[in-house]
Amino acid sequence: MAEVRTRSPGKIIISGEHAVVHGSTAVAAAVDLHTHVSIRPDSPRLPDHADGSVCLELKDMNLVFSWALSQLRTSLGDSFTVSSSPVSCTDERMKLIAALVEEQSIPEAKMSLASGISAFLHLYTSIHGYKPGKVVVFSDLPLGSGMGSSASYCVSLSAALLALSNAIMIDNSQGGWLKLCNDDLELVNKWAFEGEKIIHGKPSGIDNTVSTFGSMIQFKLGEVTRIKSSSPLRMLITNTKVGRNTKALVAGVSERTSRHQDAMASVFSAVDSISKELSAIIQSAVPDDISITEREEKIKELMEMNQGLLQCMGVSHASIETVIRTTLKYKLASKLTGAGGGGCVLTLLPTFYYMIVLGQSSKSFLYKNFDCYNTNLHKGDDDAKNLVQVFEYFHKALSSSVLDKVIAELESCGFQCLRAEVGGEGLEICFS
Ligand SMILES: Nc1ncnc2c1ncn2[C@@H]1O[C@H](COP(=O)(O)OP(=O)(O)O)[C@@H](O)[C@H]1O
Ligand SMILES: C[C@@](O)(CCOP(=O)(O)O)CC(=O)O
Ligand SMILES: [Mg+2]
Repeated sequence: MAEVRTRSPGKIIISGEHAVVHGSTAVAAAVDLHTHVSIRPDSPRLPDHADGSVCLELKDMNLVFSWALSQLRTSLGDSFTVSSSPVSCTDERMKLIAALVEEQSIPEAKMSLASGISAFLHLYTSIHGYKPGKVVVFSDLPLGSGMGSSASYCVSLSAALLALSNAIMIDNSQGGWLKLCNDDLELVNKWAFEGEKIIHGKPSGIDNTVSTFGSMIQFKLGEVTRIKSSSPLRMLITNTKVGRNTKALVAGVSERTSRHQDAMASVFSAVDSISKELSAIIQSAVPDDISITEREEKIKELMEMNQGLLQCMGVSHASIETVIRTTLKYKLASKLTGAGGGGCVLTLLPTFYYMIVLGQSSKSFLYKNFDCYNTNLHKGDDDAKNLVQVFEYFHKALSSSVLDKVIAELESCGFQCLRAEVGGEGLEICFS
């Protein structure tokens, strides 16, 4: 095979980040923004790398790193593992890898990439051994923003390396983007978790799991339940562009936990209840429009409660609070997603926005909503004229588009709004 290509999605955590590291339930979903990896088995023979080399190109950053195979073998030792049994990077090996990364003189402003490059070296040499290869990585995801770029990077890398080493076999007769069987996905997921450990320190495993398997999941201590939303969940994602590091934030929550064990145990237990309730509501049947509104009101409230508890954990940030205040002016609820400390914020977009935009008017639906949104129209007025008035009220409100206004206001603060489809495919692979 000339080249293996992989792509795997980022994610949003709808509830339970951080607490999930401490054993609480969390709910997460894949988003249609991916990390792409391509691997070619050969790399150019550079003059000082006579026996071949391993080359890593980070396309978005315009950076290329390479290591002579002889140097890798000398530094890391001759033996490497069988790729079908994932291994953790020991402290001793981590030090050796860190020295190999240090030699590459990463620009000061991009030092946060060091952990990702270390994860690469661990995965490459453990899965593929000391064979030459050229790896190219690029991503649709903002890095270090809470959307799981680290996990999708590890998933795409692990899958491409396992395929190159024939540790996973895929029927390529169909061509195009292919899915893996469940056993192979499990293997990829375990390797990706080993990479994620190097980047996050103490990951829960939720990010690599949702990136590998896609869809929407409920996750607790490695136990995964796939969940299906009974009606579409729409979220606006706002990137505050405030940089932060997941490893440091996760460590900060652990330190707070050791200082206030009982209080934090209660916080984690409350998050567990919120995630379980959220998961049940997301899956519950919605027989009519009113039920959709009620369901969204509950989701909204649970997201607000989760945000309050994330504040208790010390992972909110002034920029996150600004997004929350701004969206609240439009009666929209927001919470941070991922590790917090900046990064991305989720805002639930109620279905009625879309119904109005689509021009669908259901009497009961409108009555329910004008009550929620405080118009001066009355619930008892059910003649056609009033109904048209109600509909026009919303139409006017939305034709100047509430959503556009929220986005404009958020962007005027220097934030960037992303719209992403939630709950899609996981890892895919392609051969050429
Ligand atoms: N496309 C990529 N190229 C290189 N490194 C990456 C890439 N994606 C993620 N990483 C690594 O993951 C780190 C970001 O992970 P993290 O702090 O967990 O944030 P998040 O997972 O929310 O994006 C980066 O600093 C880098 O080390
Ligand atoms: C904070 C945490 O719950 C999610 C981190 O996500 P991200 O790396 O910020 O995208 C950590 C974890 O679950 O491993
Ligand atoms: Mg991460």
